[in-house]
Amino acid sequence: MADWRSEEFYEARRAELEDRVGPHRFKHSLGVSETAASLARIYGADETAARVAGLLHDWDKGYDDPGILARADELGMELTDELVAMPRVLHGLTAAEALGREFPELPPEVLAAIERHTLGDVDMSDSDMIVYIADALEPGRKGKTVEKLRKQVGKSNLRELFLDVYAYWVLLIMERRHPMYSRTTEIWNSYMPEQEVFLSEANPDPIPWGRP
Ligand SMILES: Nc1ncnc2c1ncn2[C@@H]1O[C@H](COP(=O)(O)OP(=O)(O)O)[C@@H](O)[C@H]1O
Repeated sequence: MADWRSEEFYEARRAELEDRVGPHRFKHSLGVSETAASLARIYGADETAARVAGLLHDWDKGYDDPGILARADELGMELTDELVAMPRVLHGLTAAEALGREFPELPPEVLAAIERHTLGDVDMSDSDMIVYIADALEPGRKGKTVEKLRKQVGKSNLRELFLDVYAYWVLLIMERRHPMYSRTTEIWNSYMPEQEVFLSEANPDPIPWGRP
């Protein structure tokens, strides 16, 4: 089995990726790989795991909607009806499954970061957050918010930066009038500290927003 940390492994997967996705997506993947490695250096995480997961995160992005559903089916993945109706969010899930089978030397840390790069999850590890952030902030991504978020790298802690990027994506989905994955609220709430506003003592007025 090839050492997944070796340059040889990276170069071989890089060449395969170039055949799997278009030139734009390939460049994006290299950008995510470099950005993830740099974030890992800054935040003291595993740089090689971040670099490899960044390279491979869009491994299955070359499939169209029917193609990605067929891919999930071939892999024997059971999808909820909700996910079947959202084929654009599936490529990370199928990639993690397929890569884990094809390259059993890849550690769970790398596969989880690939799996979670689109929808996020509760209890994201440092590597998961790093790849999620790198996907949004790699040099090919443009826009005022992206520039603002880039300036926070190294200033905000990793969790705050992740939440800023997550919030940015959620807003974009709403602005674009795309459907929202139903677990998004659960995932967001799992990172929220207990909020004072919900914990304050009982309001003497049982209808706190005022009577008509
Ligand atoms: N919580 C969510 N609910 C629904 N769609 C989402 C959610 N998060 C991300 N998406 C969508 O999933 C698609 C793929 O995301 P991703 O792989 O991160 O993007 P990209 O293809 O730009 O790298 C995008 O269209 C994005 O808007």
